[in-house]
Amino acid sequence: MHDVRVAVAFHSGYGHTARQAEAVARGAASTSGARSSLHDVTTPDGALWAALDSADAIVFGTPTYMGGGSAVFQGFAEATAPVWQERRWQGKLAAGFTNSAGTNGNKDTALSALAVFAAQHGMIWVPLGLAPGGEYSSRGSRADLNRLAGFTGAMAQSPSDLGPDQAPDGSDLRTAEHLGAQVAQAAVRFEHGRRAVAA
Ligand SMILES: Cc1cc2nc3c(=O)[nH]c(=O)nc-3n(C[C@H](O)[C@H](O)[C@H](O)COP(=O)(O)O)c2cc1C
Repeated sequence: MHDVRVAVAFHSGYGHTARQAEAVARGAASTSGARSSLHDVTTPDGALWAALDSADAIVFGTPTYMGGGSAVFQGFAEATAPVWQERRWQGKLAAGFTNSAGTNGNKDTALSALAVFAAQHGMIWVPLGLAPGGEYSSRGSRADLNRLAGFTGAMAQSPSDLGPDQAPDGSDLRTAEHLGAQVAQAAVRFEHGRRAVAA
């Protein structure tokens, strides 16, 4: 069986969400039978569409700006209208991640928009799949996986005065790696199932 392909399609205005995207790609590539690729969606071109069309799973990522996805990511989303029309991503797996300055910052709204975007394309959404960490329990810590207690996708927080060399922090990047691995494992299982059904 060929390696499944997990494409990470993201925008990052100042580099923080790009670090989260790299962590997602790392997590996907660490999965046996999977490889990953990173795609900045700022300027959609033929190479981007070819890469996303050939992927088994696409993980979408955007910073949270003004309580939603960034305008650049939304521009990319709108540029997928021909893909939507032709149902080219129908049945692929999808997942999402976002990063913002606030601990909450309305990240959930951005993640929900990514899930709706994937649903419009007929994609199958893979959630983060981690129990909540951090302050969810009095014994939790900042270093926990999923310290921001998201379920729809991976969340990260970058203090507004720290550069991308310092934020997001290690636990959020490990959470992003987990999302990449979770999607890659699901894609491997899907590919095995597809082959079994076709045989
Ligand atoms: C235009 C704009 C809007 C923002 N809106 C929010 C917001 O709604 N919630 C929040 O917590 N942070 C917000 N931020 C902070 C960013 O989410 C944060 O700086 C993030 O790390 C930027 O990621 P990036 O470096 O990948 O662009 C905003 C920043 C900008 C530039």
